[in-house]
Formats: sequence, C-alpha cells, structure tokens
Amino acid sequence: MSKMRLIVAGAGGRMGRALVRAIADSDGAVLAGALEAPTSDLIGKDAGVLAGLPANGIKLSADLWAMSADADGILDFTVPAATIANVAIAAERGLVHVVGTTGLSSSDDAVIKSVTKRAIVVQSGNMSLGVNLLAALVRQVAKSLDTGFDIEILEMHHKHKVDAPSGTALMLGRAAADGRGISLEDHSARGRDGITGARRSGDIGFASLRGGTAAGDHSVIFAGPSERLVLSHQAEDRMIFAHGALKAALWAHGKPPGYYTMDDVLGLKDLF
Ligand SMILES: NC(=O)C1=CN([C@@H]2O[C@H](COP(=O)(O)OP(=O)(O)OC[C@H]3O[C@@H](n4cnc5c(N)ncnc54)[C@H](OP(=O)(O)O)[C@@H]3O)[C@@H](O)[C@H]2O)C=CC1
Ligand SMILES: O=C(O)C1=N[C@H](C(=O)O)C[C@H](O)C1
Repeated sequence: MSKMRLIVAGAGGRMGRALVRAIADSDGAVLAGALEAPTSDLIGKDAGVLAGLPANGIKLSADLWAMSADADGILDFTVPAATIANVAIAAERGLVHVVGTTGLSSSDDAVIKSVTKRAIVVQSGNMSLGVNLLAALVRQVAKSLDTGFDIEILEMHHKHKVDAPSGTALMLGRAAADGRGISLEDHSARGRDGITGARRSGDIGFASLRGGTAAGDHSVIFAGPSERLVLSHQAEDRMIFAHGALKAALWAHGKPPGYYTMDDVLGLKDLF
C-alpha cells in the first residue's frame, strides 16, 4: 500500500520538528509539505535540516493550497488562527486533519466541528497514550467519589508555552466533569489570586506552572476528608505527542468524514 502523504503545519516549531522526525522514522507515511507562517524567517529552509536530519528537499512554505494538491493529511500543531485558516482548505481537499493546537476558543472548536460532514478531523489536547488513559481513569474515579472530594488539576510546562490552562488540563477537567455528570463551563475555578473566598463546592480547580523545559506534567488531585488521591502523568519527551499524532493520521486515513478523538484512535471509548 502506498505511504500516506502528510503535511506538517508549524514545521519550524517544537512539535513541527518532532513530527518531521516521526514521519522520517515511519514505514507508513512520507512528508509531503511543510507549512509555516508567511512572516517566518524559516520560509524556504529545508524541513529535514531544521529537524536535525539530512536534507529531504521539502522547503517550508506558507501556501497550504498549493502543497496540499497531492497530500492525504495535515498534522497541525500551530496557533489557533492558523488552525482555523487550515480547516477550510483541509475540508475542501478532503484531507485528514489532525488538530493538536491548544488555546482554541469554544467558537474555534465550533468551526472545526462545522466541517466534519466533509472533513476527517481527529482533535485532542494531548495525543499521548498515557494522558488519554489517564483521562479515562479520571472519568471513572470522578464517577466513584462523591462531592466530598474536591477536584484540582495542576499542570507544569516549559517556559515558552503561551496558553493556560493547558489543553490537557482542560481535557482532564472535562473527563472529571463528565464522570460527575456536571458541565465544566459551570463548575470551573481558574486563576485564583487575592481574597478569593472559600472554595465553591463542586468546582474543578486549575493551576498552571511555567518554567524550564518541562514537556508536560499533569496531576488530578481528588482531595477528600483526611485523604487525597492523586493521578498523574509526566511527559519526558514531546516525541510521545508526535508518535500519537502520526498514529491518529494513519488510523483516520480512509475513514468516513467525521469528528474523532484519541479515544477513537486508541480504542478507549469502551474501556469502562
Ligand atoms: N495535542 C498535543 O498532543 C500537543 C499539543 N501541543 C500544542 O501545539 C501547539 C504548538 O506547540 P509548539 O510546537 O510547542 O509551539 P511552537 O511555537 O514551537 O510552534 C508553533 C509553530 O506554528 C507556526 N505558525 C504560526 N502561525 C502559523 C501559520 N499561519 N501557518 C503555519 N504555521 C504557523 C509558528 O511560527 P512562528 O514561530 O513564526 O510564529 C511556530 O513555528 C501549541 O498549541 C501546543 O499547546 C503541543 C504538544 C502536544
Ligand atoms: O505546549 C505544549 O508543550 C503542550 N501542549 C499541550 C497542552 O496544552 O496540553 C500538550 C502537552 O501538554 C504539551
């Protein structure tokens, strides 16, 4: 079978470079294009060289329409405005669109879902196996414990990260809210500072730390009377996200148009 032809969006970024390496190592995919911001100094540079590999002849370009004429999918780890611009082209071309970008607003998410009658979208705030298993466990624990247990989510990332809470923290918060049968939007506590008053019962709290090179640490704390249960995951290398994204693209290739998550890719929907 021929290899899946993939475009990496944000090819000059941290995840973009990791994705170029993951594709180079893969038997099932080949790099078909490398997208960057039109303002980037990296336009015209070789994607392989930027990723620390031998030159592969794929030059960074800002023209997704041209590079997608002969592609099967796009791995998109960029910024919200770029991802939203890519959605329409991916749908028009019938590409698999793997969306890893975080910091998307609820209206951005609505735009992404609006094209899934025509497009094949796989979206997740975290593409790693470990975090998606963690989310399934959090949902189950939240279902088992009553509201006497307060739920707090703590995350730490490298100093360059621009959005908070992380997409993963929000995903874990949503899993906890699902388990409890509540809406996260109505039961979140974000950015406590100053005289905040006592904790509102039933809220899911978020706290974000930034520093150094941390690839992504997440803990979900169930704090009850005289005991605490902590479920956590530490990413040691961002290649785990790149391998997850590549797995998602290969899984989605040939699937009917629709909206999918890593639960579909990893078969976690029926775990509990
Ligand atoms: N779902 C998951 O598993 C994971 C998600 N992420 C998310 O992925 C995103 C990227 O993370 P990271 O790689 O660390 O960030 P970087 O800032 O290193 O990379 C983002 C890249 O996107 C580029 N970019 C900006 N605008 C456009 C555009 N219009 N078209 C194409 N490319 C563009 C940036 O270019 P420039 O610098 O010139 O602006 C930059 O090279 C973040 O939202 C992060 O949270 C990260 C890891 C895992
Ligand atoms: O920006 C990052 O680095 C990461 N972003 C994702 C998030 O916001 O959760 C996933 C991972 O934690 C790394």
